[in-house]
Amino acid sequence: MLPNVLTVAGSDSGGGAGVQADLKTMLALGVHGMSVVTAVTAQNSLGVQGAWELPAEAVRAQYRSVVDDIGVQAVKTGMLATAPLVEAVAELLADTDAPVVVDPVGVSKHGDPLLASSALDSVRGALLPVATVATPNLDEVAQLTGVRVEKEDDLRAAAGALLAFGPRWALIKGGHLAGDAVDLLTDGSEEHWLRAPRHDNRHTHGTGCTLASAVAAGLAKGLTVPQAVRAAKEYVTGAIAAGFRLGAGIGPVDHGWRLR
Ligand SMILES: Nc1ncnc2c1ncn2[C@@H]1O[C@H](COP(=O)(O)OP(=O)(O)O)[C@@H](O)[C@H]1O
Ligand SMILES: Cc1ncc(COP(=O)(O)OP(=O)(O)O)c(N)n1
Repeated sequence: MLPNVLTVAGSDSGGGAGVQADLKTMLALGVHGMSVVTAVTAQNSLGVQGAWELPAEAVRAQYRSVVDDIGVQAVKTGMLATAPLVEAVAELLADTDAPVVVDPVGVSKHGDPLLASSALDSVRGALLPVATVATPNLDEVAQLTGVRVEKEDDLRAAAGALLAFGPRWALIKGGHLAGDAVDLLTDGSEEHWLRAPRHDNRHTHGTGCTLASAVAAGLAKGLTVPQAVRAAKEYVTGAIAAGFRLGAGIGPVDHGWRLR
């Protein structure tokens, strides 16, 4: 039987990030993908033109439908939009035995807000404590911890500050630094540095969602956190290399690159 992986995230109408990216990643990595939609965005290669969150009741109902009947081997969270949704999702996840990958999505690549600033305290106090792995980019970790990363070495301090909020592992994505694409995975005792050549490709929409879903897929298949993160890094690096033009702006990574 295929492992079941659940994404709790927002919809990207352009298909490059959010729930759509998560489900494509899960298909590509051989797990059964399922979704709890938290918000709907009108989004394309030029940015986010509109966003509407769902009521917490609708998020809870979707989650219960999936978990009570089908069951999950791993969960990934993405855009949660507001404090009430962050609180509702954290409360649901506090009861699961499945590993939880939290991508604390804050702002899109175009600078559009995907999380209210009033929700940051709920992310710190309720969501991060239930995370097996938290995967912020540099802007997100700065918002959550106040630690600004300007060079590779600073990733260690950012990870330490994030771990203080309770996730078991921190994966700090250094994708926005210059030079190689270097990420740091640590649980406070082990350190795993993940380095890949930077692909000079502007079509990188959805990198963070893709990486986090790939980690969840690996965990659902029984990999350890370091093994799942290494496999996910390899997958997202290939997807970025194959990212393609779509619309007039930033195109998506290619989730199906291994099939071509
Ligand atoms: N141009 C690039 N070439 C290779 N890897 C990249 C590139 N940009 C980002 N990455 C990698 O993609 C993953 C997602 O990182 P990032 O783009 O920083 O996330 P986000 O989408 O949340 O901003 C990380 O592993 C990062 O190192
Ligand atoms: C609905 C939705 N969720 C998340 C994001 C952010 O996705 P990410 O993978 O971080 O990619 P970029 O937006 O940074 O390209 C999103 N845009 N929409």
